[in-house]
Amino acid sequence: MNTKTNENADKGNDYVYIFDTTLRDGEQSPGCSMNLKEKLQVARALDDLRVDVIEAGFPIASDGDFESVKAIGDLGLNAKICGLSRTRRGDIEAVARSLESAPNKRLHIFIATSPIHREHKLRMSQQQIIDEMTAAVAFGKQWFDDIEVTAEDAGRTEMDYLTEYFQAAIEAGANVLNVPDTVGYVTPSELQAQFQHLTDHLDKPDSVVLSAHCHDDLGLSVANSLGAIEGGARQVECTINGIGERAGNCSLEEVVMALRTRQDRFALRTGIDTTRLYPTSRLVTSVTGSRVQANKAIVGRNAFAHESGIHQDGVLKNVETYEIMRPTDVGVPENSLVLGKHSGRHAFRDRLEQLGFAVTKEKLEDLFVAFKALADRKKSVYDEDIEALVLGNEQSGPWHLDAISIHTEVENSGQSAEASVKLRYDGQAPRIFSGRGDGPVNAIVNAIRQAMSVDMHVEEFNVSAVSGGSDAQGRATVRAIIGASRYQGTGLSTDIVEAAAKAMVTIMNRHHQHQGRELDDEQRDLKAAV
Ligand SMILES: CC(=O)SCCNC(=O)CCNC(=O)[C@H](O)C(C)(C)COP(=O)(O)OP(=O)(O)OC[C@H]1O[C@@H](n2cnc3c(N)ncnc32)[C@H](O)[C@@H]1OP(=O)(O)O
Ligand SMILES: CC(C)C(=O)C(=O)O
Ligand SMILES: [Mg+2]
Repeated sequence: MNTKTNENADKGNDYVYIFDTTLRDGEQSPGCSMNLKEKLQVARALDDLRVDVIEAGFPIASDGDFESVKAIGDLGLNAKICGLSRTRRGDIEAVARSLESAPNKRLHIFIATSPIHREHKLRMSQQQIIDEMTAAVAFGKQWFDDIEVTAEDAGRTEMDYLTEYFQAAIEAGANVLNVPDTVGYVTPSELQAQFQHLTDHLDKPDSVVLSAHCHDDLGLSVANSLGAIEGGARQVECTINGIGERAGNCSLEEVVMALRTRQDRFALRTGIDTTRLYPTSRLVTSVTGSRVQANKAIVGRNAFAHESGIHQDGVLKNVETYEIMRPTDVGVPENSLVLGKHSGRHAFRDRLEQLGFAVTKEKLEDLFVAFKALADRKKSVYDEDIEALVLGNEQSGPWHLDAISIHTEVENSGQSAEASVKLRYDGQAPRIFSGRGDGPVNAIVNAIRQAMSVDMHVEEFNVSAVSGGSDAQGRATVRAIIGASRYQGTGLSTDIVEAAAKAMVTIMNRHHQHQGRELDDEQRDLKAAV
């Protein structure tokens, strides 16, 4: 039985709870799947950011999801850990088992309520859906005293029915009522009116919180979340960098900074340490390989850049002429002293701290060695290089890249290349695989194809510079399809061919982990059949 009491009522009506679903809805975005180690890194960063709730996954979805929800629950973070569930008993039991030893937890039950979902997807009547949901809440109560109920596709649900559904949820014992605009259809004033209607018509104690969950199909998710808040929502569901299903979810950094910057309008607060926004955004970019566009609000490269003369003149005279937030408010490092091969541990550690990384003494030593090696290969080491060292360059097995060698020939008839890749599988001796191609990257891909002995289609390959200068590190991003699955891998190096090889090895490891999960599922199905 959960020993923690429901804390929803504790913080007052001017507090907006931040429910982060980067690890669940964010991970549903194509190419954004994360392995266990990456999910743990992100969960810790979200806790440092001081989000109130982390939706860690959908435990019934796969053994991998179950294990990651369990591992995150067992970290003992300050944030409440939440698992998603349909109204089915098996789903609820899976959340209960995965969070059995978590000290601070929530069950999140959803079922769709809109006419199109009722008739075509669920084939259930309005009453059947209410009955399913209330039975699920009653069933979940044996393990959870914090239960969130969602009306999927609430944005397209009849208002009277939605109110009846949530009234039944309150009576069944739910303490958070989540109103998602699942398909990103509504507008800010419509959503404000919807929340105002629920605020006015639901008979609920103050401890029951209304929550908004907005998608970005029309680019309105942040505006809609703010509309919901104006109508009475006191929890917002969002993701770092706005990643999520299709066009994504409401971006955490944008909604939090809108509330903070426009205190004059909202007079509300969150518990977020905004100086952690930028480092957390960089971490999520790094583990998912899904980059934010340069002009993205709050965390984009140009978010605080002033290019035109009149703006620069204004900023020099008074920064508030063109800046409504300071870069330091969101953790963008202020000074950009360039480190190089003559820099020492103090300057390096100081820069790590400015970038928001708290590292142990041992980790600092490892990073310092890597930093010196990088500084030998490139003249100046920029912030982006250091972030890449901390976040992005670890190969998490079982496959490891030991060496590559390339031979390229350019003739009148075109270019041809031959690659040898030395790969090591955990606990085994290294093996060499070769491949030919019409260029070095193509030859590497073919060598790795041979090592994997699977049919792999590379659908996207791109290389970009991590920082400035002709000796900049390159970040290679590869997207590949193997069987029915799509994988994304990134790799970093001052040598772009090596970066490509590292990205391919990441894909090998992701495919390997995915296969492991499928084998677990097959074994589970076999056991169930027996
Ligand atoms: C809006 C959202 O983001 S909802 C969350 C979406 N996320 C995901 O779907 C990712 C994880 N999902 C999965 O791994 C799989 O879909 C699973 C494991 C959950 C289910 O897989 P399967 O058993 O093969 O079912 P499948 O996904 O094909 O179909 C979903 C079934 O759940 C039913 N269903 C959908 N939502 C709900 C619900 N909230 N409560 C009860 N049943 C539901 C559907 O009607 C369908 O039932 P049917 O098989 O009787 O027709
Ligand atoms: C499961 C729910 C909250 C969801 O993600 C949605 O409706 O978009
Ligand atoms: Mg969603």
